[in-house]
Amino acid sequence: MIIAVDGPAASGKGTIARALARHYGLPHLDTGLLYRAVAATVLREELDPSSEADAVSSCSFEDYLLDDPWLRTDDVGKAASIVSAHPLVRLALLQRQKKFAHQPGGAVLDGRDIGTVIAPDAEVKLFVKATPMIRAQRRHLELRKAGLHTSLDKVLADIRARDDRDSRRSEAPMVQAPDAALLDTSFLSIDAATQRAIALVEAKVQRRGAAG
Ligand SMILES: Nc1ncnc2c1ncn2[C@@H]1O[C@H](COP(=O)(O)OP(=O)(O)O)[C@@H](O)[C@H]1O
Ligand SMILES: Nc1ccn([C@@H]2O[C@H](COP(=O)(O)OP(=O)(O)O)[C@@H](O)[C@H]2O)c(=O)n1
Repeated sequence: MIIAVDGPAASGKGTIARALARHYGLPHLDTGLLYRAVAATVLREELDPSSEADAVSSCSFEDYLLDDPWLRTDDVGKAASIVSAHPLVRLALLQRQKKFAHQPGGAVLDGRDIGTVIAPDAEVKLFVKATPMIRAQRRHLELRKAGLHTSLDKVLADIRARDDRDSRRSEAPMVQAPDAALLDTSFLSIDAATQRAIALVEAKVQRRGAAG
């Protein structure tokens, strides 16, 4: 079973995707980390994220970079949303994601275009959302816990700018797939959001079973 979990920054899609992977015993891929790794390489080499050539030359990073905590910072997230708008960057990362999604036994992937581009054939698609302010509060807290101090206003502005860029780009924009179930986590605890996600998966599996 392929489970596609899409949604904007700090909506809780990664938390839900990891919980679903645990629950169903499936491997999980956080696809945002791939774009963050490209962005981190661009920044480290002092290249320009808005140059497609610079970004493409940064797509063959070493896998150990994916574990670098620096990738989780807002600066890298912002650069990730700039490099991810380049069609050739998306193309360079496409096969890796498709291969992960279509491995025997299935997988859970989270990102922006999993249900629309990477695995349009996914058995289950969730689109996770929450209000911009709630997402900013969550990300602000997460950054503080990691020892990164920044203002809530800046985090909110960054989230809004990223939403805008991610949903307006021409290549694989962030959009809810027509067959995705919407999960608004604004007023749900992590536990409640996870339970709701499992219930949505179960409902989808039962509907598919009934349809034969
Ligand atoms: N329903 C929730 N209620 C409160 N905090 C949450 C909830 N879901 C996720 N979080 C927290 O918000 C932050 C961002 O969640 P994450 O799953 O990484 O979001 P995303 O993958 O969409 O960027 C994390 O610190 C996470 O623990
Ligand atoms: N499948 C994906 C995943 C991420 N991205 C881009 O990568 C950036 C960082 O993604 P992320 O999922 O790590 O960001 P958060 O939602 O965790 O803040 C996003 O803002 C998108 O621009 C994408 O274009 N497609």
